[in-house]
Amino acid sequence: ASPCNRPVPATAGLSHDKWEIDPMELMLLEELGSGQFGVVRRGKWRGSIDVAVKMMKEGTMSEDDFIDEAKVMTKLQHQNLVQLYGVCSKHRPIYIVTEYMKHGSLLNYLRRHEQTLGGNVGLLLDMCIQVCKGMAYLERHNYIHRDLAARNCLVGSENVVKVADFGLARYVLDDQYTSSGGTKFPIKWAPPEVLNYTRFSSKSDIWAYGVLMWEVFTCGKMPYGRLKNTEVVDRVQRGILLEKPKACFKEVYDVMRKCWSHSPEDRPSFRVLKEQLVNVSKGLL
Ligand SMILES: CN1CCN(C(=O)c2ccc(Nc3nc(-c4cccc(NC(=O)c5ccc(C(C)(C)C)cc5)c4)cn4ccnc34)cc2)CC1
Repeated sequence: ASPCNRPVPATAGLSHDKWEIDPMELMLLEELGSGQFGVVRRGKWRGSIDVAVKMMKEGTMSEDDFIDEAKVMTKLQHQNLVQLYGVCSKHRPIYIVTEYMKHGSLLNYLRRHEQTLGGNVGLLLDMCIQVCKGMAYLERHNYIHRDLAARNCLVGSENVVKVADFGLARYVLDDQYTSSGGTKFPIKWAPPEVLNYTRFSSKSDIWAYGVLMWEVFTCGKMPYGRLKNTEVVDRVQRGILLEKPKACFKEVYDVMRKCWSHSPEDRPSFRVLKEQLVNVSKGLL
């Protein structure tokens, strides 16, 4: 209580909103990499919490809209989602502070460990199931990812896999990335209704998840190899699908193909998908 024994107001010390992180409490360490959106560094928050700090290059995102959304994002909490701890929005560039995942992106992890992972179908399937659990949580909260791919999932200790950057795509300003005709648009992870009408939904996340499963079972190959975006669009419109990866059981490939049903209604939900994949996984062991 304060000196004169008046009760301390509940908001004492929370001068910022709770999703606002005080940069004085952050210690920035080595660089983890850089995307088109700026540099990402490892850090320590309040002296002991390992964090990743995305320092968003100015002009790359609509910051005020994102800062508004950050309140919602900090409430999305699941063991297979990279936790957003908060933002530093009182300075530029803004910082996006999340939990730290020490093995980096799932895509790089698959490519780096192909020798040991390649033969371990049980582990590959387990990674897919973890991503599916995180996505089922987002689906339950009517939250669409919009850029689900192995590059946007991260790996922690004991082969923990978590979905990152969910919903962030909405705030990117670069229309080479946001419009389906742009050079940076993730064409190879997009279903027909997104290619034609940019109609995102949890069912378009399901299509992307099928491609992510293909990435996992090929240990990080590029979908459709070196085909140009126009050739991929043509194949997807004509219903030509990605081929079965060698390391993949037929039951698992059948699940991928369901995710690539032409009409969104024919694709499973993440909730249903999780049950199916867990059953396949039990069948394999
Ligand atoms: C033994 N190996 C040595 C090499 N290695 C690493 O250097 C390494 C280790 C840990 C890493 N961890 C993280 N790395 C990142 C990271 C690093 C570089 C770039 C990015 N990605 C981005 O900045 C980014 C991604 C997507 C998007 C849109 C909007 C398009 C969806 C926007 C921005 C993330 C974020 N993290 C969030 C939690 N943990 C991490 C990243 C790399 C991995 C381990």
